[in-house]
Amino acid sequence: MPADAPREHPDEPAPSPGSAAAVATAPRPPGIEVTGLRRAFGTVKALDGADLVARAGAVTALVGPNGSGKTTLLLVLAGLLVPDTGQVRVAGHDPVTDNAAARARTGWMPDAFGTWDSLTAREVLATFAAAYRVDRATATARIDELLATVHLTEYADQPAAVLSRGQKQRLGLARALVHDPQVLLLDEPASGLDPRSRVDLRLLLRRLADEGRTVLVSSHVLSELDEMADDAVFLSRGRTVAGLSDLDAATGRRTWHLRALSLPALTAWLDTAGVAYQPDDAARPGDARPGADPAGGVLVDVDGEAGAAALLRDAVAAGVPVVSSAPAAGVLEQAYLAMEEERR
Ligand SMILES: Nc1ncnc2c1ncn2[C@@H]1O[C@H](COP(=O)(O)OP(=O)(O)OP(=O)(O)O)[C@@H](O)[C@H]1O
Repeated sequence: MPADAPREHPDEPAPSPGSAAAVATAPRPPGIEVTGLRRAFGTVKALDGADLVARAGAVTALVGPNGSGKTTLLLVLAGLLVPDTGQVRVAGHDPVTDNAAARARTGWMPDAFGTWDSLTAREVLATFAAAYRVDRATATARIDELLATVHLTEYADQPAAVLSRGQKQRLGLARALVHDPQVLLLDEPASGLDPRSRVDLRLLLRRLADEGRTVLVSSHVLSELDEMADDAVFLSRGRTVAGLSDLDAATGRRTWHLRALSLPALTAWLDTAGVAYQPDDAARPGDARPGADPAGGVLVDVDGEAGAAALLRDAVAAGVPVVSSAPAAGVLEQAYLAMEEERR
């Protein structure tokens, strides 16, 4: 949050910065608010009445099939594309009418990050810092810090041409953060990243959100979004078709995978208990340990975690040798597939 953010009660003494009281009383900065956004390219309605709210202090996933309008929406939020109609507020500013103020508070990481190949990684970041009018001393310190954060310190003075795709992607992330933005917009940020860098990205986005920033991230890799997102917005054909808030607490009906040492014992009990199930053909574990069941487990629909806990308790009480019970897929993936199913 900027140091000059207004307090709700200016007459109260200001708590010392960084204290628990400061954190508790600090007003939440505005995040992103979009209402009725439309943008056409010729006859193609890329956005056709999209709505979205992304809270400050949270990571929001932007999910949708190819061509559903995610990039178009992010470009509008980044102040790089003018919508036909609709209301947009990014960190409290309209990127159309108040473009400079909105962009000063917004970090943008496109899905494909072009660099000037003859500039070094450090020079690329310095150029963007200067464009955002970050003073030189601040920029120098921040660039060093960001290069370390994205593990590019050893490439700091190498021309960007030598960077691999994943390294360029990480430089793109550093670039998006160079002016210490309040809002971060990331289009497919994990593409091209190796597993370690994906974990680092997830941890970094969590830290940025915990600092009070608004993080909006699009990706096709739903399992990855599941691990990092607090909320989700689903787009289809340029429209918002669903929103999920607080994914960790999502309690809807979900499919769980159950596995026992003896599959016949498990299915016999499920039959007796009147619980519908189907074989989990996708999960044949090939587990060669003695007593392990090479045929995998079953899939059962349960009502949230409470339903899964009750099912496990009853199975164990009935003497079924259950060895694992876990969601068959993440919340986002299941919500997405259910949504697609409905739209068929
Ligand atoms: N500059 C453009 N000119 C013409 N059509 C465009 C342009 N940009 C986007 N579109 C069209 O708008 C629609 C939405 O595209 P957009 O790139 O926003 O989707 P997306 O959800 O980001 O897709 P993907 O997941 O494949 O990246 C698509 O039908 C696309 O062809």
